[in-house]
Amino acid sequence: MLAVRQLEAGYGESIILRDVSLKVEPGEVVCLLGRNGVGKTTLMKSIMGLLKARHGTVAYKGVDLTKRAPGRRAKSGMGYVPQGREIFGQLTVYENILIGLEAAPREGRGRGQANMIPPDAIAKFPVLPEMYARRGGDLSGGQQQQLAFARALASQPSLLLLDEPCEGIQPSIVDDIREVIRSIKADGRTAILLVEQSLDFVKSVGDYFYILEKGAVAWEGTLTQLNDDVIKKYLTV
Ligand SMILES: Nc1ncnc2c1ncn2[C@@H]1O[C@H](COP(=O)(O)OP(=O)(O)OP(=O)(O)O)[C@@H](O)[C@H]1O
Repeated sequence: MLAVRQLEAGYGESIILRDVSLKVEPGEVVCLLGRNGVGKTTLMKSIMGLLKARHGTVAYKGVDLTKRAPGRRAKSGMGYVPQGREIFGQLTVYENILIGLEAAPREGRGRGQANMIPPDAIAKFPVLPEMYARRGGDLSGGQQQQLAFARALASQPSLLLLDEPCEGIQPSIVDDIREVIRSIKADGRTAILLVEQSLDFVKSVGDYFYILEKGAVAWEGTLTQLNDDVIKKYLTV
C-alpha cells in the first residue's frame, strides 16, 4: 500500500534522509525507531509531501505520489497526526475536526453529508463531543492529542502517519491511544506508520520495525528480532 523507495530528502544544503526504503500494508502497524535527530519526522513529512523528495519515490496504492502536494496526498487517503499535534488554538474543537474532514475525498459522500463528521472518528474519543464548543488551545495536551487523532480520522484515511502520539501525554490517555491504534489495526483496512520513543508502547502495538541511523535504514525486522542487542546498538542513549 505505502512504498517508499530510495528516498533522499533534506533541508537547504543538508541531506537528512539517504536511500530510505520501506513498506506498510493494510492492517499492519509499522514502527519507525531511532535516536533523536536521525530523521524520523523528516521521513514522515516527506511521505506526507510537506518536504520534497530530492531522489526516490513515494508510492501509495500503486500510484506514484512523489510530485503531489500534501492536500492531494490527503485526498488519496493519507491521514497525518504531526509531532506536537499542531491544533488550531483559536478554532473550536468542532472546527478543528472539520478541517480534517476537508481532506476527505468528495466522491462517496452524498448531499448533506459534506459536513458530517464520520461517527467512527468520534466514537473512539467520547470525550471530544462534550468539548466541541471549546477552543482547541484551551485543551490539555492529552485532549489535544485526541483531537489531532480525531481530525486525522475524520477523512477516513487508509494510511495513518502518527508522529510521537504519546509524547508528553499522561498514562491514561496513552492507554486510550494504544486501544485506538489496536482497534484501527483490527479492522484490517488501514495501514499505520508510527514514530514513537517509548519501546514498551511500540512493542505493544507494532508488527514490523525499521530503525533509522543518520538518515538511513540501519536495521529492520519483526518484534521477536528486536532483541536486546539491537536495542543497545541502535536505540539506547
Ligand atoms: N526545518 C528544518 N530545517 C533544518 N534542519 C532541520 C529541520 N527540521 C529538522 N532538521 C534537522 O534534521 C535532522 C533530523 O531531524 P528530525 O526531526 O527528522 O529527527 P527525528 O528523528 O524525528 O528526531 P526527534 O526524535 O528528536 O523528533 C536533525 O539534524 C534536525 O536538526
